[in-house]
Amino acid sequence: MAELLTGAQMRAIERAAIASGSVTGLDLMERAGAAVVEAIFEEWPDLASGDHTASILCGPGNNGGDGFVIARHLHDRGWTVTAHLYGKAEKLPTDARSNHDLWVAQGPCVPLTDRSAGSVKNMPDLVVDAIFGTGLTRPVEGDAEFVLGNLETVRTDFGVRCVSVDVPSGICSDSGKWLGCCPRVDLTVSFHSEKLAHRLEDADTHSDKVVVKDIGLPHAEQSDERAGYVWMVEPPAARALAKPTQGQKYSQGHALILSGGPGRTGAARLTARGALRVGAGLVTLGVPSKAQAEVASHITAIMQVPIANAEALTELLWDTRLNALCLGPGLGIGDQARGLVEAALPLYRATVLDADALSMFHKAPADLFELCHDRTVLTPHGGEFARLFPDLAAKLAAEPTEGPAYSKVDATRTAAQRAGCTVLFKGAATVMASADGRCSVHSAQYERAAPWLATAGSGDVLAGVITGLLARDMGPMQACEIATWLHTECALAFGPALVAEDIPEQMPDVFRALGV
Ligand SMILES: NC(=O)C1=CN([C@@H]2O[C@H](COP(=O)(O)OP(=O)(O)OC[C@H]3O[C@@H](n4cnc5c(N)ncnc54)[C@H](O)[C@@H]3O)[C@@H](O)[C@H]2O)[C@@H](O)CC1
Ligand SMILES: [K+]
Repeated sequence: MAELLTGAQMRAIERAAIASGSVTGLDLMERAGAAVVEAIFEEWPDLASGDHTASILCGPGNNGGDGFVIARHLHDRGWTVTAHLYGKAEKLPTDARSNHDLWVAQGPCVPLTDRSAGSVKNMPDLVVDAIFGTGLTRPVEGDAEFVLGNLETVRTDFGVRCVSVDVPSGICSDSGKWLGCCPRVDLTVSFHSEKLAHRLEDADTHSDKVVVKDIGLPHAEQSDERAGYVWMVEPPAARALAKPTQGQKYSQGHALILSGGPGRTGAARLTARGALRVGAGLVTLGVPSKAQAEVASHITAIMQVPIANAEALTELLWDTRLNALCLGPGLGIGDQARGLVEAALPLYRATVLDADALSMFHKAPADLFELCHDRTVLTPHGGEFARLFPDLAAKLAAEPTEGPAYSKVDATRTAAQRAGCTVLFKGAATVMASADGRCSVHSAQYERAAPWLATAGSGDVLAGVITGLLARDMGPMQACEIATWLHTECALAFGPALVAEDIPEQMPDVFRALGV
């Protein structure tokens, strides 16, 4: 999996490479600037020939330094380029200053003002935002804020192409939160690896596209170097999902999904369908007696057993072939439902808790955390997360006053440590973390945006897909990673007008496309 870095991690990689003597900071800046120009021409081949005009907005740090390199390279291609400096040249860091000096020997550098991107009469073909990158430490103000806030108008009303260097300026590289302003550009060109900002929060509303360019830095291979990295969820390998040719149904596990009472069984049935389609050998619904007729009229391959109360569940779970459980979808939040959760967790099965099984603990989340273990997975959406972790949710919702700001990754990691289990915090960027610090992000953004997934029952299916993979003996983090990817992929394969029932039914096509 590819890593999603923080600004500090990126700086550490750069420092280590410079300290090894293999490269200088100036080399890296030159490669970064050249890589942005390359990406611009790849994105817009019509700009690769002919004479064009550009405004390069350069900030007070090394992001600005990249901007001066870009100015020089475009000028060398025959472009008419003006650099606009936010800050004072004499205060630029050494490498950025060198590139500033090289540029002013070739072309104009004027102070950045509220008119910097161009005037109505004199709009450039391209604006490059090199004001702030990973070094943004406080909200953007003044002329920079004005110019960045106007990029959207410059793009949409005047057709100017806008490119951000590394991160759209004003966006905190570690959290994706906006600090003072909210630019919108066509393209962001980042270096070496994506930064967390390219995936967290509403990243794809700030930049239509993100391209990562190699600048010759090594990717960490040792586990101590990679400790603390966040990983981006990628398509699963076919072999992770294939069934053994000699296998029988019990070799693929038996998932037990607990259902609510009459009139509330639909959610658990969706969950069960997700578990069955992802390949659990057997799936059984545990159903209160009064709801059995209702459930029976809706299921075929899925089985049901009566579960009247917590004692009945404990007794049923003497059967160790029932190796993965899911409680929550449609379960209810009363004492009876809580008794089921309290009976299930001490039996140390792989257990997914979703929906009602999370909300029922909102008055005393610590009671839940005491029962959770390393085979438990909590799958909250934003509201459920706030019920279980109100302090973390408040910190996450607070408007940041400095960078790096508190992120969804920070919140999910702390939640997992506190609960002592795996936490999957849903959203367009779903963040999952285990208590031992492993963390990954699944991104349903940019070309994988799946807005139709925001539909009733979609989360119930996700809980079922995770449960099914747990039944198939995957560890909690792997099950969460693969389930989120499959869930989004099914939605994309189905297309618009998706409803929750369609998600499991799309699984065969998705599996086939993966080569399973
Ligand atoms: N780390 C690396 O490996 C590389 C970094 N490069 C570039 O360098 C960038 C990072 O450079 P820096 O660390 O100098 O950081 P930035 O260029 O993002 O900016 C830091 C400067 O801005 C000031 N600043 C922060 N917030 C401000 C605000 N709201 N208003 C006014 N001033 C503010 C800081 O005091 C500091 O002077 C990267 O994003 C990338 O573009 C590239 O040159 C290539 C390699
Ligand atoms: K930038």
